[in-house]
Amino acid sequence: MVESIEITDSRITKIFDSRGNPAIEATIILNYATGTSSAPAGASTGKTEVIAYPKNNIDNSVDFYNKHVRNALKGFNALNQSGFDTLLHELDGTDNFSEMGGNLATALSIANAKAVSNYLEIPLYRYVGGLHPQIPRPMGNIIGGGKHSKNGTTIQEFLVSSQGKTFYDSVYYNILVHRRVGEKLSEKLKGQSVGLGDEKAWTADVSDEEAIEIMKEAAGEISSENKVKIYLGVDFAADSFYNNGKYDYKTSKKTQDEQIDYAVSLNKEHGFYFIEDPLYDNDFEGFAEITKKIGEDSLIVGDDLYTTNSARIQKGIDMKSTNAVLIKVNQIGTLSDTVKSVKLATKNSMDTVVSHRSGETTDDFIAHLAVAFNSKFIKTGTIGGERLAKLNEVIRLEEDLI
Ligand SMILES: O=C(O)[C@@H](CO)OP(=O)(O)O
Ligand SMILES: [Mg+2]
Repeated sequence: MVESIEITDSRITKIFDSRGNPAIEATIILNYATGTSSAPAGASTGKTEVIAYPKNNIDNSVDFYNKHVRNALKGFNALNQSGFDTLLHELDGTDNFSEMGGNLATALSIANAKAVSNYLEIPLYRYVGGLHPQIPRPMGNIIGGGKHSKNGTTIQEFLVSSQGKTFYDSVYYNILVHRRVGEKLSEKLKGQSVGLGDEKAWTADVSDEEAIEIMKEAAGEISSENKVKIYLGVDFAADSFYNNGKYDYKTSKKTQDEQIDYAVSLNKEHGFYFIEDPLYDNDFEGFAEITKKIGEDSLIVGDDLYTTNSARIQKGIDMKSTNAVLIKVNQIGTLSDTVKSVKLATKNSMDTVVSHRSGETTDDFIAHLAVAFNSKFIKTGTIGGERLAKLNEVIRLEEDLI
């Protein structure tokens, strides 16, 4: 049994993410093994997330690393992941990583786990998650707007999840829906351009209702042509259009009651199964009302509501706010904090959905996280290299597990 693996050194590099913004990549160096990871970036960030970069400037994280982190990590036992993550908290000294930057912490924390899994030659999902890995279902973004594009829908994401026989099949059918929706949008908007948003979902000048109809129609066609069940989903990211107590759609405003009715109708009238962030990010009671009404036959998912923060998830458990939690490592800053949140949710019979961010790198760690902790879905787009990096990794893991 190996008891200690000393960190000999580490390094960080500024790279670029899928939006062309600078991102942090960290490498942990052991004797004869290394681990490298890079952190993504949100656009519709939750107010209770840790701070991505001090004063919104990546160079402050680079300076902090050079002054305070690099030497402190030398000689540390990489096998002690929770000690490593505690050390990151101590070096930062705040409760939201505002000195170090949560993205530096995230990249270092995951890089350390990758280095150890490489050293021990244990698959990453087994090293972080134990004995009962399971393949999730892909939840793919088909039409988008909100903060992920300039002229799209008010609702941030219209999603599908195909239930193929294998993960590969499910990804393939999601891609077919994406393709069919692209054709339908071009037909409908003859002469106008149809583009792709940050997550490579289609974005066009259509209303939310038109987007619902087009996606439903396309998913229905692909479903019957291929005899495959396709679930529909939506991420309102409602906090990003909540102003002065109302939900501000382009042509109308909705009160809390009307917004709740709208979310419920997506399930009751249109058969949507997956409903994320239907209300602003502190309305624990409103979420509970929706969960009470449709939680039996749909997944009500908290993202900005919880920000992968175990104290907020506990509040949601106490108030029966949702039956599912979205998980993003860089909302909370370390692997140990993420695992704590996942375990809390799972212990309380909440499903977990591991998610990408709108600004991504090609890091594929979330594939391992989703498999390790039996997440119901992995939400990471439909097409685009940085999205497929994760989906293709799950395809490989599925082959390993068969
Ligand atoms: O709201 C979300 O779920 C995410 C990912 O789709 O968006 P962002 O990374 O911009 O927070
Ligand atoms: Mg979200």
